[in-house]
Amino acid sequence: MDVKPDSERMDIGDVVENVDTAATSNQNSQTAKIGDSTESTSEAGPSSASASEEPMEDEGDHNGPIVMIMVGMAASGKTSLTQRITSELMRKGTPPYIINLDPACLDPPYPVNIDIRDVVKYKKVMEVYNLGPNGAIVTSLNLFATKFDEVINIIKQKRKTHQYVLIDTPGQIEVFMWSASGSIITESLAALFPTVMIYVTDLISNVNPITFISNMTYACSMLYKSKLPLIVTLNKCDAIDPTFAKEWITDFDAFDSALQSREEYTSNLASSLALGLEEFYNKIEHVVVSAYDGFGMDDFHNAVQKSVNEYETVYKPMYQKLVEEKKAKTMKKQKQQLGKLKKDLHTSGDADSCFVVPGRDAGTGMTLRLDNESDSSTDDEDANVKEENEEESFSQVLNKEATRRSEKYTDDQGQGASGASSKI
Ligand SMILES: Nc1nc2c(ncn2[C@@H]2O[C@H](COP(=O)(O)OP(=O)(O)OP(=O)(O)O)[C@@H](O)[C@H]2O)c(=O)[nH]1
Repeated sequence: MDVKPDSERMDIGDVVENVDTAATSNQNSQTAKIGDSTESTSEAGPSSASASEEPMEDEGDHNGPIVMIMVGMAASGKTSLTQRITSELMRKGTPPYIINLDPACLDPPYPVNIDIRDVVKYKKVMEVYNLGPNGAIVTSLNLFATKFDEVINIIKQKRKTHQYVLIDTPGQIEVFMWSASGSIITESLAALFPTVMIYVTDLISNVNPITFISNMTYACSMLYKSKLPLIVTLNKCDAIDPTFAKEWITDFDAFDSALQSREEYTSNLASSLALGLEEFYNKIEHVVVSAYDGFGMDDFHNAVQKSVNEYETVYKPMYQKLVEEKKAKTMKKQKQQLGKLKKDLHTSGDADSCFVVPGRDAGTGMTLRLDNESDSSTDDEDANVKEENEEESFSQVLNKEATRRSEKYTDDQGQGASGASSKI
């Protein structure tokens, strides 16, 4: 990303739409420089965002909703599959809660509950930072990630009413998967909810073995990067017989003979890659579907359920351990800082003489005066009320936009969409 010198940086409020009104009480975050927000996200660890601190207080409470994150190369069919899953779930009477994370998309063909476009002005990001389309998507996601703790809180409130959350991501897969904000978003979700990565890939382009092995390489790297269960979803089976792909995933020899018959320059490399990676990708869950006509959706839902079970038994304990480790690290750092501060106080003067009750060690054993106690509890209450108001107004803004979209969606779809609810 193009990082500007301080003087050229702009206020977050200039590009973050609605947050001015949504989070009126959080003046600091609105006026933070873009550098500040990207700095916090570029730390890349879950501990770098407030959203990621959240799970620590919520340990043990890992009930739904099930979160599906749709990722895949451009035009693989993420949006069409999201639409298909939505209509299937609505038919079953369990409409999903939908989040759009693509700031550059045109109107999605499904009712969106939370839309990044309601929060970040993508075109303004391009203009102000002089960025190209991909750079602006990364920056928009970074800006949105700074608000993701509020999204997490909203999802928590939906536990009783929604069994599923669908998240559509930008077509430029690397922008989401390999960006700091992508990590923050997936890790924040995975720490709290059963989360599954849906890797959508297009069967038509996979006919080329080189493209196939590129996709498998990508799927393996995402599995290890996200540390989440992943389903390779071979889409567009209405347009092409999927037998070849099913064979190639499970049988290296079948893939290798298809590769050798093409005599391409990169065949040797692809063959070595496949030999090395086969034992990884042939164990990944895979299903054949058509977003177009709904083929394979039962298999898809079974695979999701299997992945959720896997999350509960394998990934959840791992995430809890990660959260614990991060918590321990933070506490150790705080202890070190406190120790340093105490040392500084002692070397730079007689710290003890500054206390109301002399003889106390600086930084330890301090007793707060009773009149201060009542002040501080009032401050805490004020802060709580302020926080609640902030959350409420953020929700109100998202609600307003969701209602507007819902009306538009209903107008576009007529009676067919009458069951759609895009309220946050
Ligand atoms: N035949 C067929 N075409 C499909 C299917 N799913 C998607 N398409 C087509 O593939 C193209 C891309 O679909 P999208 O759903 O927009 O793909 P996407 O991955 O969301 O695209 P980006 O967000 O731009 O990366 C569109 O022309 C769709 O109509 C399918 O199951 N069968």
